[in-house]
Amino acid sequence: MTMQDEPLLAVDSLSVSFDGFKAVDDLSFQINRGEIRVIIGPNGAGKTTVLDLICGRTKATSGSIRFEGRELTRMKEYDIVRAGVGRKFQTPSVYEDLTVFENLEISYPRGRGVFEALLFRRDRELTDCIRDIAEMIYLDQKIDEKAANLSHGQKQWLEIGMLLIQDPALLMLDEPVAGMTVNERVRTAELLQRIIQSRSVLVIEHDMGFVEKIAHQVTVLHQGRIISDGSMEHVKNDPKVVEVYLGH
Ligand SMILES: Nc1ncnc2c1ncn2[C@@H]1O[C@H](COP(=O)(O)OP(=O)(O)OP(=O)(O)O)[C@@H](O)[C@H]1O
Repeated sequence: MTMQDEPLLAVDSLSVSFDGFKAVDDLSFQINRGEIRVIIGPNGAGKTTVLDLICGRTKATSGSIRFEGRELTRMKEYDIVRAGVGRKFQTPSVYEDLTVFENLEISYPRGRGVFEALLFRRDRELTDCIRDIAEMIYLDQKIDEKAANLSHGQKQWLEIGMLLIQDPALLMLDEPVAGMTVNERVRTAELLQRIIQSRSVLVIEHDMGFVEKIAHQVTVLHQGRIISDGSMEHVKNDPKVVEVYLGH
């Protein structure tokens, strides 16, 4: 099996306890290249904790997280970012006083190698890269606008752009369409389709219409455990899922 055939991310028997309380309990799932997996589940199910575990913010009690052949549970948060895992939090954290261009520019990971010496070439490449990303996130017309003047949805897109410029193989997004207009949600779904041409995406989302539109695979969490997993069609019709959501 070549590296390309392996799943990009393989979570295996992952658990974490906080003072004896199992927030995530024996979790296993995989994400393939070019795939969008969505985690859904009621409040307190453990969804955010899963992202915290993958990005190294929270240390697992047991289990493993393999990403491109590396074991993330043993790595520091900063090294996990450098390995190619990008994470966007729920509330946009863009720099309000900087322009769209500047926000993207400061998010570019600066190398320390010999290329630093080739500043001119580097700057041109970087400028081209920033313009491409601005176009991708629908902000090419706003590139010199201060982030403070963007709509909430546009700030969310800018933050996705700030992740893209770091060139992650896996993007993790926590409720990316929360607070967005209907039109912005449609465009975000389109943006994700373009992103997965060369990356994979893990999303936490409550908006079922949006999940239906984007998800290849859906994982349903309840009290830290997976109660259903598969296509949206499959989990939607799973009696266990219906029970949890309707509270019978
Ligand atoms: N660092 C922590 N210390 C103690 N308990 C925690 C910690 N992080 C999360 N928890 C608990 O773990 C459980 C799962 O929380 P988590 O935020 O992952 O749920 P969620 O599914 O993301 O919920 P929501 O949809 O409300 O964001 C909750 O009961 C929460 O209180």
